[in-house]
Amino acid sequence: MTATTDELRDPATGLVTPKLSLRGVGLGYRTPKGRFTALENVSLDLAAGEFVALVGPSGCGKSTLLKLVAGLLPATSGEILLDGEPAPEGVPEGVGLVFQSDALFPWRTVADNIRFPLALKGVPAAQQRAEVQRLVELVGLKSFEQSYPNQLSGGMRKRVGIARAIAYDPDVYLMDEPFGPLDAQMRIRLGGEFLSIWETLGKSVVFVTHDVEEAVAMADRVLVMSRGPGTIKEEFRIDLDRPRHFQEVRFEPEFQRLQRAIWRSLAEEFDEERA
Ligand SMILES: Nc1ncnc2c1ncn2[C@@H]1O[C@H](COP(=O)(O)OP(=O)(O)OP(=O)(O)O)[C@@H](O)[C@H]1O
Repeated sequence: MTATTDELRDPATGLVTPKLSLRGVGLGYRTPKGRFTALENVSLDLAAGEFVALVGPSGCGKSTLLKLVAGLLPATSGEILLDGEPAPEGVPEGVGLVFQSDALFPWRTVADNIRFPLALKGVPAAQQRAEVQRLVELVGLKSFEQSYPNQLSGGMRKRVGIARAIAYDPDVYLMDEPFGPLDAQMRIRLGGEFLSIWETLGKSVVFVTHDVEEAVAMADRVLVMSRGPGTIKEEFRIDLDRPRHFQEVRFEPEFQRLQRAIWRSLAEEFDEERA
């Protein structure tokens, strides 16, 4: 899965095949009480290089949706296409996951954690060293290369996780609350850093968050999911200029208008939950 936008364009029609498509996807979990429908009829297209944020009430199936795309769960209905082709069984090539938990190897140094996907891909040793050096600098961890995860702050561990994901170099980043347990200031800082890095990468992202402000600041589109069984109920296009300044963009009137509209859409779900 490495096709570029030009390769995905149909020369006859000029239409571009989405990088990722979900068509009427559903997922039922087997539970002791029977089947529990977590997702129902989810359809979405993600263009090459597009950043989509998913927001929705707790338990609406956001993580489940990422797990389906990552090949960790098979869909019960519908289909998932990558570059227009049915996704293979299992974890597809070119899809990278960044979870809320750091998922770092505690027995490996920062450098060795970042090196891991490079070694897995068979990158020659000298190139691995150079790439690790570049990534360590990119995420602001120079001089911490030889530290172990338990010697780092939560924010630093997130940076290692992001550097490791970039080392893997996926076409589609699936990010599940990647800045979840951090305090508000650190979220803004890391969000800003990731946004600047992403703007140079040109890769697609599906970003799950509870933070509407974070979603609007980063995404090209914000998709609001309904409470379970989850489906996509509303889409908001975020036409704010790029490159965006994560901190400053929040004060623009258009940003605040979008944030309010998304909150209203979400509030309907919470109200129904209470009814
Ligand atoms: N392995 C499982 N077996 C049965 N039910 C599950 C399983 N995993 C998740 N669920 C249920 O599926 C629904 C969706 O879960 P999921 O974790 O995808 O939601 P979410 O939107 O990511 O939630 P949150 O925002 O709280 O992280 C929830 O009701 C959850 O209880």
